[in-house]
Amino acid sequence: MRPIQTVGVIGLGSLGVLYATLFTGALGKDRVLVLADSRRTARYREEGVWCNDQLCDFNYVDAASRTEPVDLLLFAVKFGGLRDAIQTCRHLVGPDTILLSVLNGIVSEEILAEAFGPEHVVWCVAEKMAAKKEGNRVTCGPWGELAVGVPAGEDPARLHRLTAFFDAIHFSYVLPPDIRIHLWSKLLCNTGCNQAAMVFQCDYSLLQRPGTPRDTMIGAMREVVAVANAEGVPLSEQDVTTWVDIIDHLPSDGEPSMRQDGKNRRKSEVELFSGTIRRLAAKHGIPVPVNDWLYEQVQEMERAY
Ligand SMILES: NC(=O)C1=CN([C@@H]2O[C@H](COP(=O)(O)OP(=O)(O)OC[C@H]3O[C@@H](n4cnc5c(N)ncnc54)[C@H](OP(=O)(O)O)[C@@H]3O)[C@@H](O)[C@H]2O)C=CC1
Ligand SMILES: CC(C)(CO)C(=O)C(=O)O
Repeated sequence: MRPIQTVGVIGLGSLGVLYATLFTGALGKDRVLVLADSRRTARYREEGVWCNDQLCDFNYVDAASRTEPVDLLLFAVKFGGLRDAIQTCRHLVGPDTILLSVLNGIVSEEILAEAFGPEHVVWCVAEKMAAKKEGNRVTCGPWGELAVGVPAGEDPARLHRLTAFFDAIHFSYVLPPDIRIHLWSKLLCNTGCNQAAMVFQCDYSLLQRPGTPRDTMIGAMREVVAVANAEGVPLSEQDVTTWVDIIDHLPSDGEPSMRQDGKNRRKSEVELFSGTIRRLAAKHGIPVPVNDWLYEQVQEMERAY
């Protein structure tokens, strides 16, 4: 199979801008397509997008106008936009296209696998970045990394093709021992940190110092450990410690994506976090009071939009 030469990015939010910037910097504008429907593409061309105060020179492409498949297609929409994004890009997935999803939660890879076939999907977790989008301006730093892998027992050829590409462009990635467990571990992070920041309407600073927001974040994370274990996923207190340490080292004025949703009165990804945990907890008869409370708070906030 030929090396990866063309990349498509769909979803030009905090992470889409981050990855479009990195790929465009490494490959040049012609080989990196920022894909969208015609309405969004026209807006991007007209209004421009900034990353760390630099106007982005992106190759905006109305996906419907392109016929040739891309080698790598990265989904960077929020969960509510995933189905539409799949439809927008369906014709750009050829026999050799690799698909990556930077979405949080534990289901986007399975949705892509259903839509295009599991042999296209390299599983992925976007981590350790601080990226914030206000209007059409993104501030980003640190830029974080992608954890990538394929489920145990699957042919790793597509993963090797991807990591050869990442190596060639000096792109930051890690290979966790079990990518499914790693997705769950990141779910633990987001269930604590994203929901607490949205509900307490705070940046990382309040999550980093002792107090109710931090205790709530850690309480929600511990409930994910209990539910994960019931599902046969071996998370432990060590996962809580690891993610709290990562959050403690992010810029204190940074904000998780869900806090940005709350601020902008957008529907959040709560169903990916406490929504998922509550459903699985109910199945196993496990109490998850912190997640119940966070879920209710988010519902109330969103009803008031
Ligand atoms: N932000 C972060 O630091 C991190 C985010 N994540 C995860 O990554 C995913 C993306 O998050 P984030 O970048 O913050 O999200 P944003 O809300 O900043 O951006 C999502 C973008 O997707 C666009 N979009 C939605 N539907 C479509 C569509 N059908 N076609 C093209 N574009 C579309 C939106 O455009 P429009 O505004 O026009 O609707 C928006 O610009 C989420 O699942 C999040 O949980 C993971 C790790 C870190
Ligand atoms: C916690 C964080 C920032 C991970 O880098 C994240 O996943 C998010 O903002 O959704």
